[in-house]
Amino acid sequence: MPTEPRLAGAPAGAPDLAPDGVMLAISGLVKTYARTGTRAVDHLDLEVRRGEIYGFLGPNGAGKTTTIKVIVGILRPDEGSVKVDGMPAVPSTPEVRRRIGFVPDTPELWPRLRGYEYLSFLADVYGIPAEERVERAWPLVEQLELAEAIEDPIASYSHGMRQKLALVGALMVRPRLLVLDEPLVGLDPRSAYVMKELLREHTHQGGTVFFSTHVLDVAERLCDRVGIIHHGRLVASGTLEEMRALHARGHQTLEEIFLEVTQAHLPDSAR
Ligand SMILES: Nc1ncnc2c1ncn2[C@@H]1O[C@H](COP(=O)(O)OP(=O)(O)OP(=O)(O)O)[C@@H](O)[C@H]1O
Repeated sequence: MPTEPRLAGAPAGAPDLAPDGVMLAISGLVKTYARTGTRAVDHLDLEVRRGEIYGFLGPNGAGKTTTIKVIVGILRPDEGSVKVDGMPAVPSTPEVRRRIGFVPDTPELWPRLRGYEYLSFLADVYGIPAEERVERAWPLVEQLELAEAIEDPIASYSHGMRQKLALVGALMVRPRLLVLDEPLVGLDPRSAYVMKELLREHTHQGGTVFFSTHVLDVAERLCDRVGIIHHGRLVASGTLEEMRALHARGHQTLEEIFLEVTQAHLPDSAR
């Protein structure tokens, strides 16, 4: 029997810092790229509760990746606050980063490392005990059909294989908050199915999932709640039922609501 909690994104026995059940809280977030003057995120407010799968939707250039990069500590915002598990995530500290697992849209894994070497390196960084590493990683490697390639250099991996290896790494550390940027792009249908199952399983184990996607029917089927970002602002958020009640005028699908909400926020001249 395992003696430690299933989620080890914080030291064993560490209390939850967010007793209100909010795992991710973003408030008044602003990010402008100085070089171009583009305001990518414009006073964004958003909350994700523990145990939820939250889908972060929006058209191209809406600000999804920028928001995600702030959450995981890659970018510093100009204004606003981000809390993960009740802990300030800006500036990013090792303590908060331990709670977050991240799968970027194009994982830049070290190409000269072999798949298992990458996982070993991550296990070293996160202090996963040697005797637990195989037990944690191997079932994920098998489910995502990476077993045959695990001894090959990452340079030989396809985009989808890199994404899957990044997911194994992120899940292996058992983060409290798993953040994924467009996780389904480039995956074959079977891998996409397994990935969705793993995300669901992660929430059953007490974790929380926040992911961006363009695939609206996946968001519709998988997410407990979704938020739609447009021009850097959250223009709609809630369960599908709530979105239907608030935004739909006879619309039924998330796609129709998405089009309605984002169209409503286009400048008049562009409609
Ligand atoms: N490094 C950067 N320098 C300048 N502008 C940027 C940079 N990265 C993104 N932007 C701009 O910021 C805005 C938001 O981009 P972001 O990548 O966050 O959107 P997104 O919703 O993830 O888009 P997509 O769905 O196309 O990936 C866009 O106008 C984009 O052109």
